[in-house]
Amino acid sequence: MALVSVKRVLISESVDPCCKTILQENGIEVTEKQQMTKEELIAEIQNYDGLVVRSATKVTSDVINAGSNLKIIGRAGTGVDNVDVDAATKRGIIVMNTPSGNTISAAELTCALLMSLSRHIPQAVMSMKDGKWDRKKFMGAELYGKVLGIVGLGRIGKEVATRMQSFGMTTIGYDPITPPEVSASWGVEQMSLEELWPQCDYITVHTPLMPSTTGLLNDASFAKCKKGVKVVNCARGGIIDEAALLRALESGQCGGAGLDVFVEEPPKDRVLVNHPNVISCPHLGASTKEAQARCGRDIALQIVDMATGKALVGAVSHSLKKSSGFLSSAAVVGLLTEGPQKGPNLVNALPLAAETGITVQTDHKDSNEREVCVLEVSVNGSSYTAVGSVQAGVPVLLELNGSVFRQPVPLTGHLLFFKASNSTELLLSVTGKG
Ligand SMILES: O=C(O)[C@H](O)COP(=O)(O)O
Repeated sequence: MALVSVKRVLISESVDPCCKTILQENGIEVTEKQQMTKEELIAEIQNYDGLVVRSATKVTSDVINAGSNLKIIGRAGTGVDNVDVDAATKRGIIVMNTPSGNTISAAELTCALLMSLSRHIPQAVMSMKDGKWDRKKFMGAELYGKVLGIVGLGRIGKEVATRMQSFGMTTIGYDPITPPEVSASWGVEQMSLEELWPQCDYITVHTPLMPSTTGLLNDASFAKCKKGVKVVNCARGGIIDEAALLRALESGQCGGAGLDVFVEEPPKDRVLVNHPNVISCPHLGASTKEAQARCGRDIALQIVDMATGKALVGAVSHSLKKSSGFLSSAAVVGLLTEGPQKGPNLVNALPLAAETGITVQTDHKDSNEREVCVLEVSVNGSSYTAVGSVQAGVPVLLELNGSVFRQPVPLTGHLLFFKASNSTELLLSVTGKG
């Protein structure tokens, strides 16, 4: 069964052609329009069920609210900070991304900037093109034996670490989620930021941009660093405070910066870009043929899988994330479908449930070497518990409110449950296929 019907998709940025091909092969009509103004997008968006973007299209609440038919926003890439995910979630629109497609490309660009910073390669290239042969000015330093601090030890941070270790760098890091023993297994010792700052010769950031990471490197943290520390940002503009970076560059506290991203893109204020110790790129982290092919293919396949009810992969919509999959949301959709709430679906189910006082808890357990799922729903002060599993590809019910079925009950067709007053056993009647 289709989760949502997707018939027309707008691709508003330069996404690999395989995205369009895959969508079309699956019966979806595709329109490609690049560099639309916000007004043009608002005027057009009502004609589409789906929108595919990269980072340049700002999918604000105005755009989302104008998309009266919009059901899915697909981000061919990782960062969804250009999409108002809360506004989309409230309107029941699924937001999904392709989080792994550009990992290697972003990591490789980070390494290239680290190497360029250590040997002043871009500056030397410019000087050569200027007709010069300046062998003194571009004296560098080896990466070998230096300390690289990696803030954010997710997919990209890990790939940067293992590559730079091959240059003989010591890699230390910080991440609030990745367990220290996990990062230790790929050679990164974790520590607090307070301990990390003073040890680093180079710092690279690989976090999303959110309140806790905005201005992570600021005047106070630069002051705790070694004099001449070099920094790289291939993640999001603003993680390194741009004004603080400029001050640190001017005082010599920061010896150089490699920037692929900016708070404003393209940056109108070119003071950082023009600084002699800054090397910069126009947000090229994911701009490789390979990364674009992966992201284009992944987002198209994810949209098709969602539209055909096969799978929901890469959803970042807030309610889906919190529900650890479909289960809580699906249960609430079932409960609310007959109620007064308008259009409950997998995306808006949990906010709607919260409004009506329904609470849902899920748990996964291994029982008799079989994975089971426990669902507890509380409505108007009464609690209901169901334990289910999937056997040979068929979802089955094992227990209801503490009573165990003699046989697993396949969850197909219409089922009527009743309980004899003097029995603890649940009885089941199958009343035809639904
Ligand atoms: O978040 C991302 O995936 C990267 O920053 C790349 O963005 P882009 O798809 O706009 O190049």
